[in-house]
Amino acid sequence: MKLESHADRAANLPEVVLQVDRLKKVIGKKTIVENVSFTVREGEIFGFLGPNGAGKTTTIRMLVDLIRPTEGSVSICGHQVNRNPELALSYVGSIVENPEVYSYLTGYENLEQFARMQPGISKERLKEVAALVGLDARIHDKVKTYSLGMRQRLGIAQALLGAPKLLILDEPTNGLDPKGIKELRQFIRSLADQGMAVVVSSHLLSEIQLMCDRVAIISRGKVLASGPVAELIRNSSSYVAWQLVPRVRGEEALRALGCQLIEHPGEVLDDALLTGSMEGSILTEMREEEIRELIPQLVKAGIQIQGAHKINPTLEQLFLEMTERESIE
Ligand SMILES: Nc1ncnc2c1ncn2[C@@H]1O[C@H](COP(=O)(O)OP(=O)(O)OP(=O)(O)O)[C@@H](O)[C@H]1O
Repeated sequence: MKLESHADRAANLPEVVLQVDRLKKVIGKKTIVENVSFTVREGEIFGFLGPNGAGKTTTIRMLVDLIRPTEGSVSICGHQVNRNPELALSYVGSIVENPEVYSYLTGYENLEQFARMQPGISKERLKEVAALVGLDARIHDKVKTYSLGMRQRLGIAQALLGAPKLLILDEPTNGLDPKGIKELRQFIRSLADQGMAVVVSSHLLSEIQLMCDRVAIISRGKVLASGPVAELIRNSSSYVAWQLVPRVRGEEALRALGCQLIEHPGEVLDDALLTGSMEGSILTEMREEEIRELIPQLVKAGIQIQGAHKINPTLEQLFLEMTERESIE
């Protein structure tokens, strides 16, 4: 730890808040999670992504000491969870599984109830967190009158009561509509901008792509890839779509060469939304080497190409491709 913090200071990196090192969990004879490592720093939103049953909740339970790892360690602000759980977890606010919210009480009464379990939380702080999650106008209404998004925010308000340095949210977008998801995304970003480290788990990739600075993709208990979203996408080699801009349209020649002409702007191909500028373009999926061979063939067939643009996959496509490849191997 010490060595790393010296190096970090030299590189001027924000402090490491969460360090997960080679976590493994075996239940009975089943290995649920294996060799899971990642680091989350101050001000960073980290996405833990994987399909249902991948091992996200099991990992998160280990982060907050709900279950013990079979191997590996978790440390929060430099304190190991298995050695000093109280101190390590004093830096954490979390929503793991369904947080307890009493719908017959008001939002404020719920916060009071929750604050009783954490010493030293003032009435001022209750008002502060209610305002922070944008519930101040409705905080004295009964929770049963709240929308799902408002309940979610009340859960986050509870998690924020102790002013944590690390916020852990397991599947925070579950059940939210697109507007609620957008609001949550902006809210989480504002927390990170104030220096909080945030871990969110999800099986919904498109939302996470917009929310996270870095992600780890987990499938069947193992991390398949991790890093900044843009970097993962840039380095992906297999799924590559290309947009070629022809001088003339030559439908038949194109069809013969396995290409497709984009007829309508806004056309959707494998979840990649094609923009208006693509109308009349040629769309094809192939590797860079293959594209280099294709262009002379098109020219030979009388179709001059003005430009070739790579269309990056979405995180969702990358993820599907990785997890499918893994299930075949
Ligand atoms: N106590 C347990 N005993 C046996 N198997 C378990 C136990 N807990 C989890 N599992 C199994 O481990 C795997 C991972 O579960 P986990 O809940 O961590 O996945 P997840 O990625 O959070 O998915 P989901 O979003 O569906 O909760 C699943 O196959 C699950 O059935």
